[in-house]
Amino acid sequence: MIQMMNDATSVSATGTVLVVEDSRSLRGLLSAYLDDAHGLRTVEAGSLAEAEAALALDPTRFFAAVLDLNLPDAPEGEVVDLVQRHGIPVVVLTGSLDPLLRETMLSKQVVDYFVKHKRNEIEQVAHTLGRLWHNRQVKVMVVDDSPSFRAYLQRLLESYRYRTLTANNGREALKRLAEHPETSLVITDVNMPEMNGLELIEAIRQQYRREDLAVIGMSDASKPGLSARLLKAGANDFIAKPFQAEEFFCRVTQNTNMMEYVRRLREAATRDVLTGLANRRHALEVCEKLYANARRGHFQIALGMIDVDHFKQVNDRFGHLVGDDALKRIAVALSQSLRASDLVGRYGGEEFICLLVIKQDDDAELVLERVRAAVAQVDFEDGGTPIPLTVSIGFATELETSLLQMIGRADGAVYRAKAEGRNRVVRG
Ligand SMILES: Nc1nc2c(ncn2[C@@H]2O[C@H](COP(=O)(O)OP(=O)(O)OP(=O)(O)O)[C@@H](O)[C@H]2O)c(=O)[nH]1
Repeated sequence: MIQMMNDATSVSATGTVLVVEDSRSLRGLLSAYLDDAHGLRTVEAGSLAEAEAALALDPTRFFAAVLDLNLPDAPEGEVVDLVQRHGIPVVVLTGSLDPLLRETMLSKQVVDYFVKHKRNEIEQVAHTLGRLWHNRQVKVMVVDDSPSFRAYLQRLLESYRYRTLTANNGREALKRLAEHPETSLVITDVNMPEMNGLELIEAIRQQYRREDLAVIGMSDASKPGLSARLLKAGANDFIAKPFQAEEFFCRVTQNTNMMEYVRRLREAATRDVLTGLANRRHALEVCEKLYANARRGHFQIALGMIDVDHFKQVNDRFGHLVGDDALKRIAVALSQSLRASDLVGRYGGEEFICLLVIKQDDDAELVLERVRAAVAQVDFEDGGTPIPLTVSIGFATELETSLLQMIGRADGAVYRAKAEGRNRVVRG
């Protein structure tokens, strides 16, 4: 049996955190930090009674809560039970945490606990909440043939706001992965019918790289060699059963964080910082691939170079920041007027490149004319002064002998478009 749980509808969509803390200054500090660092909103309460009132109003707006264990009207951490009754994940921020209290909090499955007046506790609480908020987009698959253990892990993951998928053996897991390629992490048992965990990990590594899909294998503490076999099969990490929820989350978090860092690095390597479009290097890489396919006769392509008209004047009259905003607006117009299968990137400065996959030669001019018109219609102004934005576009559909030659031909057509009066599309 395979289930999909915890979809976006069951989680608060507003990014609001309930902060229950009797020190007004600490509450304020935490709220300000959450807003600044993660764009999260807060509702503050100074006592159990105030927390009850905030929850009575609408508990579904809270995706998490930060709770002080020692409140004037609830000195024994009673607020944790109150908030957890509403299914809201809890982060504890307490004055002191002795071993007994720590055990109690862990048995209640709080997300994490922090002690006040240690170094950076506000930062750490905010970081944990930011991560919880982010987890709503992270899909984790649990593969285990025991329904009860599967359900237990699923509950644990949901308390951290992860989205979860389950499968009861390796074969089902592969099928579900194909249906949900956005999955970031697979946590798999070893002994399962049909396809065991080691076979599953090996099969996963034939299709997905470690940095695209992380795998944690659940080994057995009584079988010391198993962890090494899991890692050799291609697991990113392992956890030995039986394990504590705290260790489980440390491993899950480390692995999902690693995936996130890789995603950000990739993003930084391929995106233009200002416009968010493909940067020059990435655009050229994609163009080379499409060009090679066009050479093999798989489809026809058109290459367009798009140069903003009189852009120096925009900068000179209104300043570089306004110029930057204009480039961003143009980038939006370009991507909105092209199809997702087309490529558009920033070639440099005020010049953009696009590569269209077309059915017939005539289509290229029509599409690029639409692109030109979309930019000319951008409603852009500074302090009430309208700033007209237009582009000159040159394009080529002949494959020439290389992509660079095609770019050269399109570039030549841009110069002609400029010479002929700008704001026009010219074939190279
Ligand atoms: N604000 C801003 N300006 C940029 C950026 N990149 C390039 N520019 C400016 O774009 C301007 C390009 O000017 P020119 O090459 O003279 O071309 P133009 O003024 O657009 O004139 P035509 O192309 O002939 O229509 C220069 O002033 C560059 O400084 C950027 O990232 N931000």
